[in-house]
Amino acid sequence: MADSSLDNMTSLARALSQPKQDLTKVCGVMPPRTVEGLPCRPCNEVRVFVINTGGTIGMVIHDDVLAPKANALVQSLRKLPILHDKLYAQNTCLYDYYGRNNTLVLPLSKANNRIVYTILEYKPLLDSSNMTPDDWVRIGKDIKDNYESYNGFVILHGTDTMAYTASALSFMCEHLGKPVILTGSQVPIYELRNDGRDNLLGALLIAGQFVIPEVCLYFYNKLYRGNRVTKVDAASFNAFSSPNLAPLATTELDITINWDTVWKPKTTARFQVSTELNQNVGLLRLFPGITADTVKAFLQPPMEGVVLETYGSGNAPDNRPDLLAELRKATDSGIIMINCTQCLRGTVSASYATGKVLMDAGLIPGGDMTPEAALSKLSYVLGKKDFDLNSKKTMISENLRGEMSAELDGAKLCLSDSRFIQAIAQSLSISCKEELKAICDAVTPTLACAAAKIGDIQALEALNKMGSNLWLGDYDGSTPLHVAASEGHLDMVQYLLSHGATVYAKDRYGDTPLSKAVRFRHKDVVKLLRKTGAHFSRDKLDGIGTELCSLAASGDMEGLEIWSLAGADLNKPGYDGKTAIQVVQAAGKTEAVEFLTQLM
Ligand SMILES: NC(=O)C[C@H](N)C(=O)O
Repeated sequence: MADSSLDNMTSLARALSQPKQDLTKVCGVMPPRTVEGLPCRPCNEVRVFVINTGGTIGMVIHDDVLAPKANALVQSLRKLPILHDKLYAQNTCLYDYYGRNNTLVLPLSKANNRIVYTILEYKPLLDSSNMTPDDWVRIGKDIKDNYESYNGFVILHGTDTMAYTASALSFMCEHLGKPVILTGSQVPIYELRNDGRDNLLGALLIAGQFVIPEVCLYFYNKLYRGNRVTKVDAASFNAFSSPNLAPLATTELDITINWDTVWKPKTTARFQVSTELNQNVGLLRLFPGITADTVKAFLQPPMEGVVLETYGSGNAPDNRPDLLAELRKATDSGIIMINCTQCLRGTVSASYATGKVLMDAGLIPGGDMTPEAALSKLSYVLGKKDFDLNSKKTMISENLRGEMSAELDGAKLCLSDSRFIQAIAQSLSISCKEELKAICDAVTPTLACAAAKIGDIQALEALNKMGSNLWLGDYDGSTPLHVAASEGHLDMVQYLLSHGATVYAKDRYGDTPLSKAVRFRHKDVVKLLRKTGAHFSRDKLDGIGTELCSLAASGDMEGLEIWSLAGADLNKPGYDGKTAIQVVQAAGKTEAVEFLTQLM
């Protein structure tokens, strides 16, 4: 790094170390402004959209068996103080703002946040054994329709097919930037002892407070990547396992997020949901003595994609030419076949002759994918009508959403190996690994922010290569993307977005990279962030009229333009009912009127 960069870093470090007022406390009270007659919401509120699809969590015993009960969950949650703070709802006119029927609010979280959640209940509620890909599509569409209004999503779902739905949604949700968390329970929430309350509470707290841009599954104090799980126990509260990937988070004394494992989107594209799923797919489990006729029958049209569940590290009999011939015929005819192991843990490899024969028969190795993930990946990829067969096969073998472990590309240089970190450690007399990691975690966000401030992409690249997380915030929650957006470093913003930074990060003042780019008026950065899906909250945009009018009154056309690029509707009226354009018309500024008309 050049000397001038280091100088800049020193002054930045000084600036960053100034104490700041804790606004979360200030913001905990209702601000006096009003929007359409209603008070604005306190700024420590975060919103989660809950979709209740059914499952045991909301079941009751009827005719001696458990079945879903409609229109009962919200009423019952309202009576549970850990899942609904009645007093807060009344004091802050929550129902007037969001409607009485389906909105609830959690008590204040440890981090001082209020999670306001709105429940959409499906009709009919389903035992998840009754669910089909049409239900996955419906969930996907509802996430898409509500994406900009909420910080995160929780899907209440039966446990039996939850791993399938989680896997399918992980592929369908393209360029996802917010958490989508499936959860449910083994015992109905209405019973005295149940796991539903804890599971729902944990899922809500994570979905509302952490930008984990993944489809996840939360169960029994653990957050898993959705396409890595499988149901392993029909009777225990600990019903799921993620055999080949450690949990993304654990909720014990604290909520601990394993940020190194969290999947980063690395994209500048907007979130979308792919709803074309191909249902001509299937799972075929090998067993000793399986006949070639059985295999042949299974592979008949209209079959287009098959997950072959094989033995051990992806093995099948290599002394069965009849069977292998059927597999070869199928792959030759354009059926895509994935080789997945029947084992719970481990990966497919070509270390045995009995494994190599399947490669030779045209099967694609499925690595350590679960059969649930492999099946839904096939359904998703085969649904891509514009892709030819080879592109589809390439997609299948790629790691699209962290569903399989990437092969290690050589040992990574670790930040704790860096001389700089070691020098700090030595002067602090630190020797143990945990302490060294704590230093790295404390120092690297600040270094990354300093590099972002001066637009030093090389420095960021060096930090990235050393394994530091470029999406983490400093002590103020300010991420390198916030800094680059404030400074207007477009290349840097582009670099960060393609290396896992999230546009939804909030600093402790609630500012996002987009609000920084608007404040410092960097048009190109605003455009790029918007293209990547960044947006202001509906509340902010609904109440923007007065700010627009005051920009209009002071003739600040650049300010109005930047707000328009950031998604504001220039027709929103201010507190007195006038719009920005009416303000400039009244002042007789014809040029300004023309300028604004073009923007609208
Ligand atoms: N625990 C559960 O939710 C099981 C239930 N049969 C379901 O999957 O809907």
